[in-house]
Amino acid sequence: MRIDGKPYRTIWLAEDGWSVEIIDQTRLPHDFATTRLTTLDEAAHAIAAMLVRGAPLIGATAAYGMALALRQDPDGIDRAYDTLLATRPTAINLRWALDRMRRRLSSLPTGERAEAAYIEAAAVCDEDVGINEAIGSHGAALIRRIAEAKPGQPVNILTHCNAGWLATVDWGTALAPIYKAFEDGIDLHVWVDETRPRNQGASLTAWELNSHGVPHTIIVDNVGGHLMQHGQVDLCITGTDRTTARGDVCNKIGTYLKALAAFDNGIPFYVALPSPTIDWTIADGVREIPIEQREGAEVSALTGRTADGRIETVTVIPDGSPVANYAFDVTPARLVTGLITERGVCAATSEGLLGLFQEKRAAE
Ligand SMILES: CSC[C@@H](O)[C@@H](O)C(=O)COP(=O)(O)O
Repeated sequence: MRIDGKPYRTIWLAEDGWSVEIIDQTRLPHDFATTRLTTLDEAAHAIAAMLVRGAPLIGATAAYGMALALRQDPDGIDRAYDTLLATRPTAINLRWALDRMRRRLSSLPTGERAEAAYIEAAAVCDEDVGINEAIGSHGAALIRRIAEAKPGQPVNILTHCNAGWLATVDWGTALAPIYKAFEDGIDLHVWVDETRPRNQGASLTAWELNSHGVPHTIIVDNVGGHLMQHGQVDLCITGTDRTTARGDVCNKIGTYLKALAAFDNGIPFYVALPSPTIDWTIADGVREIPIEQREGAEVSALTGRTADGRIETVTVIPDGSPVANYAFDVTPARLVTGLITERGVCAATSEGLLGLFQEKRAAE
């Protein structure tokens, strides 16, 4: 992704060769600011406080967090593993990245661990970029087919939360097909769900699409069904934080309701799925995926920029009203038209996933 003409990933090794730079996503869309991670605790804080977020980027940050930890204490694999794993419960990429790092590092002599950890973390990042670009190509082919069926009119795509460049190391998952199709000259337009309570759609997806020049419109979370009933959505594409072995998909809260509305209106509902986001150990997403509950202040307050440029937070609920803040929900596989993976599009079924990733399942 290019910001002000300069190519950026969302996480990279700093010029000193050991600290790690990230974009502080809590400051977007108002400021594009980077910040430096130098310790395990800083990496854990960046994930928990959502300076970085999105399943693939959480995994990549955890991998670098392990490298930062081992630089300080080469015997600290288990402490780093436990500290990082405790940051967020739902995105399986976190555990996937930590398991991969621990497998690679624990048999090495302590003196070799830190260097090997940096190499492995860089490999996690590079692989993420390749996976997402491939998802982009497979998904763009779907968009192209729809475009051919409605010449002279834009393809209207609805997306939820931010499964874009900012949620990954580069490209995004749900937004990768959109970027690829846009670069191929396909006429398209994106409906961006605002995605309360943290507004990742309004703040992050809209910022990304805007920076890239992709036509889009921000809508509040409950508009999607109405648009679908009136023929204004051709397809939905969302991301996923964990997909079960039978194709149930867990993503940002509200995704399930969009999938239900799409099903009722006969609109294709695709989920962009990098293979590290598959949890082969579980089948029933509703019963088995832990759903993160975050602090009530995310619901009770809104933060924004005032006309004179100050960032302010205001309360929008009555004093004393209790709040519940479920951050994710599960969309059952039967509501998912297809999974767009780095190896192609498959059915959201165990057969579909095994058809593409048999050997990965066997290796888990
Ligand atoms: C490619 S990212 C897929 C998901 O991680 C994304 O859709 C999402 O729900 C992110 O949630 P967040 O709470 O912002 O980390």
